[in-house]
Amino acid sequence: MIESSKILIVDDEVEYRETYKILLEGKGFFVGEASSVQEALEILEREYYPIVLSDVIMPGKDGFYLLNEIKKTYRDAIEVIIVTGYGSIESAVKAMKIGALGYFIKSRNPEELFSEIEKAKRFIKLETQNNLIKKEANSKVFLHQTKSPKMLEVLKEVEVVSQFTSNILLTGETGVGKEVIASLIHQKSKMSKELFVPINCQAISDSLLESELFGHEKGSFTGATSRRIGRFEEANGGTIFLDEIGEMSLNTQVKILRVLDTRQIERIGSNKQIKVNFRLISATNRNLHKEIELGNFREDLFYRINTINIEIPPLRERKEDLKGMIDFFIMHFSNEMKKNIKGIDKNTEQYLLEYDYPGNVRELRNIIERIVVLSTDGILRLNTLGSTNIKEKTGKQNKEIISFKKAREQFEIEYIKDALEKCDNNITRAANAMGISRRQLFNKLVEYNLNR
Ligand SMILES: Nc1ncnc2c1ncn2[C@@H]1O[C@H](COP(=O)(O)OP(=O)(O)OP(=O)(O)O)[C@@H](O)[C@H]1O
Repeated sequence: MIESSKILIVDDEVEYRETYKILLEGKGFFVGEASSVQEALEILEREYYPIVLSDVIMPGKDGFYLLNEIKKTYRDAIEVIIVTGYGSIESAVKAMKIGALGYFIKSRNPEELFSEIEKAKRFIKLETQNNLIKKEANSKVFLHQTKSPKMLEVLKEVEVVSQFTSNILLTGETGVGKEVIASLIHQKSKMSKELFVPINCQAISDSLLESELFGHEKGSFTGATSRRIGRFEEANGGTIFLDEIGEMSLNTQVKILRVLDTRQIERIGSNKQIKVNFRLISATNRNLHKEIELGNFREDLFYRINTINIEIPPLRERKEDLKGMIDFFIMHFSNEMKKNIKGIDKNTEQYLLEYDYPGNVRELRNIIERIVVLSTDGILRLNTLGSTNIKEKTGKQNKEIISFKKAREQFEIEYIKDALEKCDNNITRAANAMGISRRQLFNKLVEYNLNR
């Protein structure tokens, strides 16, 4: 069974715990119980609960102590709602100051508590989505308008596989939309109310990837200044998307295999087993059969992740969609930039329809973004920065020589944008992957006015 959102109730009164357990389970929550602050902290060490409902007065430490500890250790990964029999303005203010998301008085209508819980759920989703996910909303993709027989086939497969929880491997060249399809599968599945958590295995170093996936305990390595909840725990009940899985080291592959077999993880620096439940979608643009022959990819892991394989065709094999996609991206960017685009120059359109896009949809999207930005009279033309880049990629001669400074700027802009996209717009991770400091990357973002 896939778990839905989890709540930990902390209260020394067993009747209260049981009443709320029944009510919350009726609303589809998975409920854990603790009769004291000490017990609650022990449970949280082993298992991730995004929401904690805590009484104030209990034998031993009180609810404010628990709230304080949780905020110190887990920051925004866990939201706390303080529940009390004797509400006062002072204690409500105190709870909010320490960082509680809500405050509920036991004698009130439970519906008020449910609305606090829903608020906490939305908050956690938002935080996590902001931290790790910058994915396109469904309405922002060109999929259901497709006329390409190959893409229609892909969409048919998506319909079928989204009803099951089997592991899926998405294959296809870079930029074809593997993450877009993974997200669509998630949205259509019964886990859609929970998180879709994408991780790019290529963008981060091996040791960082493990801490990202499994989390770590405070002090488990230099720089681990607080406990960190890993992506497998965050994805609990939802979908985890391992992009570029072919780039993962053999060492990490063994660990992933173990998680798939046992459905349990251990945070780095701890030997406690934590149960996790998720649907795995992986993606690669490598030929994994070849990587297995070369000894770079484990065969047993390949069979585990590849229960179902969906191959996404390159853009040059979906020419039927090119015209529609060009219009779609023009509309998208002119709305986003609030530009009044009147049309596209004939030669430019012809060129875009004939070009073969080695970078697939990502490249088309970037080209359109660039020509929309650079258009000053509402007509889209390629005799700008856009055309220079296309010709370079197709191997055609670019006669115009720009200054070294300008060329370096153009390179840096593309390089930074690419690194940020691969790191889900997370500046810290992108800076690590680029081998520069956060501050240096930040300065570049300001210098080039790159809006994240
Ligand atoms: N059908 C589509 N409609 C709109 N945008 C799309 C579509 N497919 C891909 N894109 C856009 O193209 C870019 C690349 O897509 P995505 O990251 O899903 O590709 P990918 O195959 O996972 O790439 P990589 O192999 O490099 O990880 C993204 O900006 C995405 O929003």
